[in-house]
Order: sequence, then structure tokens, then C-alpha cells
Amino acid sequence: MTDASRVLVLNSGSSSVKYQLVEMADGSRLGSGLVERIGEPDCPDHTTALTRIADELADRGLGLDSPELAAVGHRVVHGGSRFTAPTLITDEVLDAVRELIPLAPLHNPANITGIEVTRKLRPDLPQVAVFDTAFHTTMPESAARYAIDTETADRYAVRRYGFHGTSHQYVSRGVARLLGKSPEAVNVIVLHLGNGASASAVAGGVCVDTSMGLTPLEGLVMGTRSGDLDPAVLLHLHRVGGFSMDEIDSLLNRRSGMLGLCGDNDMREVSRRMAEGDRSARLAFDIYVHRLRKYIGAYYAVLGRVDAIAFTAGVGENAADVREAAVSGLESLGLVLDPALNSVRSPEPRVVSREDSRVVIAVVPTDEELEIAQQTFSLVSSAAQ
Ligand SMILES: Nc1ncnc2c1ncn2[C@@H]1O[C@H](COP(=O)(O)OP(=O)(O)O)[C@@H](O)[C@H]1O
Ligand SMILES: CC(=O)OP(=O)(O)O
Ligand SMILES: [Mg+2]
Repeated sequence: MTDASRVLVLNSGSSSVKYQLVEMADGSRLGSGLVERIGEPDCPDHTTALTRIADELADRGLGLDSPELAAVGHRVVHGGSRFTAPTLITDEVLDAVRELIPLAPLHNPANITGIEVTRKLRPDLPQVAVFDTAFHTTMPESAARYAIDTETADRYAVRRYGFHGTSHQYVSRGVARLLGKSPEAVNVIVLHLGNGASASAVAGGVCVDTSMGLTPLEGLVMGTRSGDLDPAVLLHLHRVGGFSMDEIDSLLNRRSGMLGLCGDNDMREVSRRMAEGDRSARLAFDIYVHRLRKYIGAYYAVLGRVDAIAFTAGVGENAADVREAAVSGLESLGLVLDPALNSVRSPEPRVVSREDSRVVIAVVPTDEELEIAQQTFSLVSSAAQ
């Protein structure tokens, strides 16, 4: 066992890489940042982005060669049915993550590049994969299976996996802490509303349902993704519209959601345009909120008893108008928002419901990087004993 106590976390997305260097002795951030717009001339690919991050850290004396570095933790989006916990990365694990690329074509390749670049720079350093899908592997079969022919589903691994699990786990525990209870004692609906968005129903700390499915396309309306639609829409576009499968993929993943509805995927812009009376922005907002309310209702029924609803990620943490519209008129379900509390801006976990609200409405900022750092460090520390 060495006294190396720092973990570098790489969260590679389809067009960005977020990173954090965490000192595990006290949880402090020694460095953090974001490289965006990967694929554009200034940063053509993930290898460029990761090399830039490694150089930035090295310039500050915090490079990958530092002896204090215990491990690198990677967000890996799709872990299939196999990966249910943080996993030390070996050649064989890397191959398995590669085999899952067809199920997360926007995300897994970027995660693999992060692992390979790190290996090149520090081949001796332990690397850990923390999977978005892991927290959802507790879903019962009744929630995880689609109602299609079982043999076909099994042959092609077609089932609901769910994503953003690290965030759903972190936030559901954060809510329990905010309520002064243990995670086992509370039932929570978590609404992770970022560029990608998903809802989950968490019963006593265990995920029992989530809105994303085989891929991160199902469920809520997102920045550029459609979320739920009748599967026959694909058939219709193909047969009648002459769309190829790749064109449909690109339409639903990259040109739908808020972007497709009103031309803007950023909720800040949508709210600004709504305030100016823009009708397509208003309709896009209403569609976004309508879908969200349907999931709140659905997960209320799935859980039976709900102690709290937690909003998180870029939109959930910042957009007071989305939170208000999502729960308005749900007083008979025990959800009573406090408009004054809801309008407060703060980076802290906080309650935004009235004292007499039977269900607590909370805002709990997510920190996927910190959660990945903790899971990574805990795995390498126990492996070193
Ligand atoms: N002040 C704000 N008001 C409304 N929406 C915001 C605000 N700040 C950020 N957002 C939204 O958050 C989104 C990004 O969320 P984030 O969780 O960082 O996404 P991701 O991790 O998927 O990139 C942006 O697209 C934007 O719409
Ligand atoms: C899985 C997923 O949708 O991730 P993100 O929100 O980072 O795109
Ligand atoms: Mg995110």
C-alpha cells in the first residue's frame, strides 16, 4: 500500500470531457475543468482534448507522472448486463466495453479513448471504470424488460439498462442526508435534467425504475434527443419518408428534443425567448414539462409512497421555472412548492417545498466526478490490502 491518495476522474461525453483531480484524504479538488466542442477545428478529437488536460495538469505540477496519484477513474456510460460495480480496467474489460459500442455509440468510444490515452502516459497506474448503468441493475425484470418476443430480446441483449446511474445514486443519498434519514428509509424520485435527461424511482436506496432504456434515447425530452415516441415513427420515416437508419439515428439523437422543437437546446435560451413571447420556445417548454410531469406521476405509482422529489443537473439545479411548472397543480399528491425558496440560487443541497408539503421537493446538485473518485479510490484501496 502506497500513500498515494489522489484520484483523477475523466468524464468523457460525446462532445466534451470534464475532469477533476481529487485529494481523497480530505475530498478537496486540486484541479477541475472542462474541454468542450470536441469535433470542431480547435479541438478535433478526444485524444486532443485529453492531451490538453494532461498538459494543463502537468503545467501545475499535478501531471499524470505524479507519485501521489493513486488511480484514474473513468465514467463509462454503457456496462451492459455484465458490469454491476466499479471495475479495475484490464485488457479483457476494455474489450468488453468496446463490444458495447453499438449500444452507446456517442459515449463508449470517448470513454475508451480516455482509458487508452491514460495508459500510454502511465501504463502502471490502476484505472477504474465506473458505469452509468451499474446503479440500475437492481431494476426488477418487470421494469427492465420490453414487451417483445423474449428469445429475440435475449439474443440481442435488448432490455432497459438506464443511464446517469452515478448521479441518481449520489443524489438519492444526498436527499436522504438532507432529510436526516438513511438511504434505506426513503423513497425518492430523482430528476436528472442536463443535456441528457433521465428520471429514476429509488426505493430505500435501490433503483426500481428509470426512464432511459437500451440506449440513452428513451424517456424525457432532452436537449437534442426526442425521448419516448411510438416505435412506429421509425418505420414510418423509413418506409414513407425514405430515411435511412443512420438518418433516423441522427434525427432522434442529435436534431430532436428542444433543438428540434424550437431551434435551441439550451434551456437558458428557451426561457429567455419565452419571456419575449416566442411561441415555439413556449411550446417546446410545455412539451418538456408535460413529459416530466408524466414521469413524476408514473414513478409516484411505481413507488407507492414518495418521501421526496429531487431535481439535479444543469436544468434541474438552475431552472426555477422548470421546477415550478413540473410540480404545479400536484398539491393533492402532497407536493407543495415554496415559490420564495424555489427562486433562491445556491450550489448547496436545499429544500424548495413548503413546510406543510407531505413530499419534500429538493434541489441536490450532482457531482458525478466526486462519486466516481470515491468509488475508484475505494476499489484500489481494498485491492491493495
Ligand atoms: N441557469 C440556467 N438556467 C437554465 N438552464 C441551465 C442553466 N444553466 C445550465 N442550464 C442547462 O443545463 C444544461 C447542461 O447541463 P449539464 O448537467 O451540465 O449537462 P451535461 O452534463 O449533459 O453536459 C444546458 O444545456 C442548459 O440548458
Ligand atoms: C448517458 C447520457 O445521456 O449522458 P449525457 O447526459 O452526459 O449525454
Ligand atoms: Mg452530465
